[in-house]
Amino acid sequence: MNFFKILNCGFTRQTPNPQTHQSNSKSHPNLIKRCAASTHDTIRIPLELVLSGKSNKFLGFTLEERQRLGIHGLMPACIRSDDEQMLAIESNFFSFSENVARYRYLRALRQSYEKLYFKFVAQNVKLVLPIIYTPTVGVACTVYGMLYRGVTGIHITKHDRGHMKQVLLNWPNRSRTQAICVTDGERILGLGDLGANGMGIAVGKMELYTALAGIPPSRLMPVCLDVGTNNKSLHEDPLYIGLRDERLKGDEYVSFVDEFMETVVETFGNQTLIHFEDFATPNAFMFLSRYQKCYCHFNDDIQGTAAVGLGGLLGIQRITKKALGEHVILFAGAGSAVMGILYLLKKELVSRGLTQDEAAKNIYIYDQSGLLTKNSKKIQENLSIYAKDMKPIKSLEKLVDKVKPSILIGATSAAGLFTEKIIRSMAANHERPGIFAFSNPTSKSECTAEQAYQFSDGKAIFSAGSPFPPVEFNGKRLTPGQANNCFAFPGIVLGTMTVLAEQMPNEVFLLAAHELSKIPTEEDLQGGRIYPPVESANEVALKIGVEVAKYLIENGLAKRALDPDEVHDHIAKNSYALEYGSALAETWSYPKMKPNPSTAALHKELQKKK
Ligand SMILES: NC(=O)C1=CN([C@@H]2O[C@H](COP(=O)(O)OP(=O)(O)OC[C@H]3O[C@@H](n4cnc5c(N)ncnc54)[C@H](O)[C@@H]3O)[C@@H](O)[C@H]2O)C=CC1
Ligand SMILES: CC(=O)C(=O)O
Ligand SMILES: [Mg+2]
Repeated sequence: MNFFKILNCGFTRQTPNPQTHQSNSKSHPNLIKRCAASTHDTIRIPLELVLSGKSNKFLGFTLEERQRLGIHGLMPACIRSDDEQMLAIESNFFSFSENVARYRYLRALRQSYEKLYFKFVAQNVKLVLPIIYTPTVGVACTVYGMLYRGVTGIHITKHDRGHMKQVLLNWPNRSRTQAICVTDGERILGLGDLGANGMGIAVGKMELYTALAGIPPSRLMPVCLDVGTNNKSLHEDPLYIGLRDERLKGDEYVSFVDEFMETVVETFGNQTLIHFEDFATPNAFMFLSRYQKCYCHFNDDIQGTAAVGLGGLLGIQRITKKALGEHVILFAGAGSAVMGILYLLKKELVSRGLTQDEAAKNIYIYDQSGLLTKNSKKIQENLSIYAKDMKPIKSLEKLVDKVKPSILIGATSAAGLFTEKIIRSMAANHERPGIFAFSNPTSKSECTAEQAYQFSDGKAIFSAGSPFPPVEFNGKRLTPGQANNCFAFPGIVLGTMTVLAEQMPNEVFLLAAHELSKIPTEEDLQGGRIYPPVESANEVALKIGVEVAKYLIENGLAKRALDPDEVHDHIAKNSYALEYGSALAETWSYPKMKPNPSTAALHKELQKKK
């Protein structure tokens, strides 16, 4: 590393006049006296480092820092406290009425003032999550090329085969990288194939690692594998940021992802956590089983969602006082989310002593071709146990009338699938019907909170993947829960990274589901809410993180020698600091840049052509 020395170059700075220098800081007059009394050494740090997004304190630089770092005069006299900085950000945030404009403002904020950004997010989770996460991030991904403002993660294209390592090493935080969130952009929320625009999701997920689980952003690398897109409108969009080719498929695609995985561990080590996000369902399952036990990886749409789904079901059990195995559960959609929940639910029921068949008996699956029956075409192997010996039923309304589910779970991206008739029928048959509309963003939700409460006469225990505001019904305030994997993955990742595990067994997702289900208070449950309020998502992450870390230690899967009793303190000690330290104590370093062979090769080609 190249360290810059503090140079005493004998250069005496002009000291500002304490009478005229404006400041809000109480200690400021003393500081000016101190400054005036001494001859300053100037720390010769390149301006672009001092004012880079990682280090820039905005108007929070003290007078001494401004003078010694050679930035005095580059900003006005005011020295803002942290609270004043937050006020400025909040005022700017509210000055934009459109959510996408707020998203764009927050992107700029992160790039220019990273620590202020994370402090603002962590202090305003309820306000900011719907912007940097679902639903707004989904909308932003559809116009990501227009919003693009520069480096947010690593883009690896199909042309980078053979030298992915050099591409990964171009990441400024390469020496600290410990976790990667990777997408190929094929199933971005319920919005379909968004190609390289999917980077917005990888960035958003990793920002929650920091804001909710305190994992330093310097350890995180969002990655987009640009293998093309089959979305024709992106090929024609002049602002699209990715390759305008059809997607790689078959062996070529699989070996591309294989090379990526091998390169990651070769570059950053075996314990690098790799989070798969928003891959198309068949690929998501294929990679999950292909890399089982080879890498420390998980698929959030399958496993993270499973933890949150089961956590919610356990919450319904707490409200209804009826064992999960006695509920009739109807799943709509048989994709990553539903199959993940099914897997974990069965694991839970079998652990309670039910046989596999008993566990499957009260579970019904409905997809685009109707109810899954023994006569359905092409039944997936892992779903065959749920196929019913019944006549085909094509309509969801008729199916609900017939099987009378006490719990209905949708992850279909089919907006409005849960009709008035369906919700009324559930409420007619059950005192507290459970309704989950997992699909994201809000525009894809199977029903709204208002519909769920209104059509069920306020009886529904309603949760949705995207946030819905509380609803007033018959003088009662009904608050929906947010059934989103953001209540699982930050904690699971935190626990895994804390102990440097090299594997993420299914048990940690089961454990997370149980931890999550214990968190809602009796009051939350009385109000029909089975998930904690989103503003306590950081407490949830910590609780899950501690339990996951302990589990991994106790089961011999931890590489870090840590006693289970030390986990909590270790996490607290290593958590990302939301407060600035002294800029004078910073370890300033230049990133060492290696030429990227793909760029070098490209230049050579261009030279040849000339
Ligand atoms: N809340 C959360 O934490 C999560 C939410 N999701 C959301 O769930 C949705 C689905 O995600 P995946 O399971 O990965 O997608 P997927 O596309 O693999 O699965 C969707 C399934 O729904 C079926 N489907 C579509 N329209 C239908 C209809 N009208 N009736 C019945 N079935 C229908 C499809 O055939 C498919 O099997 C997306 O909107 C996604 O954003 C996904 C993961 C986590
Ligand atoms: C929340 C999430 O991961 C999804 O909708 O895909
Ligand atoms: Mg997802």
